[in-house]
Amino acid sequence: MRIGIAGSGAFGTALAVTLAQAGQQVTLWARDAAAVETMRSERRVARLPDIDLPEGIDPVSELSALFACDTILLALPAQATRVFVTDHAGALAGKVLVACAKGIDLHSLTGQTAIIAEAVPSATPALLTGPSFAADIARGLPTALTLACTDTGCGAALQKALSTPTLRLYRSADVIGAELGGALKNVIAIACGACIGAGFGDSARAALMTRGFAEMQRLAAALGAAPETLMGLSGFGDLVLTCSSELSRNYRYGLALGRGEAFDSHTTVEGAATARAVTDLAAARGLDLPISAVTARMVAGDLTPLQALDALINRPLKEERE
Ligand SMILES: NC(=O)c1ccc[n+]([C@@H]2O[C@H](COP(=O)([O-])OP(=O)(O)OC[C@H]3O[C@@H](n4cnc5c(N)ncnc54)[C@H](O)[C@@H]3O)[C@@H](O)[C@H]2O)c1
Ligand SMILES: O=P(O)(O)OC[C@H](O)CO
Repeated sequence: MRIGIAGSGAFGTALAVTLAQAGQQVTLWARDAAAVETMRSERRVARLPDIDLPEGIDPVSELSALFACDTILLALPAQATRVFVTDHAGALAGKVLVACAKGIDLHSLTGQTAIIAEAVPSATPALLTGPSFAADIARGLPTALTLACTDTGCGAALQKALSTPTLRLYRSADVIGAELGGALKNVIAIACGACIGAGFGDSARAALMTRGFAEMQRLAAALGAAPETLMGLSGFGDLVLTCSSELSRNYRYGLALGRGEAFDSHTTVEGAATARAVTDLAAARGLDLPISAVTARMVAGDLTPLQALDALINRPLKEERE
């Protein structure tokens, strides 16, 4: 298996580091030729400034070098994946394409593997997702993720090839469930950040995580996910991590919303676009997802955190299981 990674941001680089440390040769592609020159000369990347790039990583800006690989990990922001795979559909034909982004595409309202399947029908789509901060993976801290693929033979081969002494992969055939867990938890993490930033407290955050998880399960079931997948690393596991750590960009963005502070617009915050996508998906299916809905409105600037709290807490009383 010849492994290439598209995107030398925090996550793509972290995966390249752990794979190279485990003895794999990895082609790490970035679109910015000047940044690649720096990576080659200094063996560092901007997004993980404290990490040395092992020799096994070959940073490239030529797409031909990336497309020489048979297995390509797509570590671009979720909203960039569709254009990338569509623009390069010919070169990607027949390859194993592992989506690493956590988000629902706003254009198609589908997950990352459906985008790949539509743009490159001859490719084998797979997904790598679950609770992990790039810096933890790159530093060699123990991490467990989900590798999802409907082609079970390919899933098993990927699980073996992409596991390292510090990165343990669990296999799943439920790609839809795994990708929805990773995408939807980002929306709830923004809500939790806003809750803490606005000073509503840890009890309110626990309520948001729990009721937010119920929303994730409701939407995932409506879209064909297996319920148990949401209980695993890609759902519950990633929800816990992202809603409780200031290392999460989604959570920090929520904190800024809650405090009424500005947030760096160049930071990747996947939950912002996915909150809009969730609102559209829920409306089309008649689903009630109140936390996701108020989060989308906070992100759009239509609600303050106090107004969002008011809208949630004054809803008609109901049974917990509903
Ligand atoms: N950082 C983490 O801890 C982490 C962990 C797990 C999953 N992820 C997921 O990985 C995905 C990428 O996140 P990240 O942390 O690497 O983000 P990042 O912002 O650090 O890096 C994104 C990279 O993609 C490049 N890029 C953006 N648009 C592009 C385009 N149109 N074409 C080519 N390159 C483009 C950027 O230049 C940047 O190098 C996200 O969906 C995120 O949820 C991140
Ligand atoms: O920094 P975030 O919020 O994108 O979270 C990173 C990972 O998704 C956590 O698993």
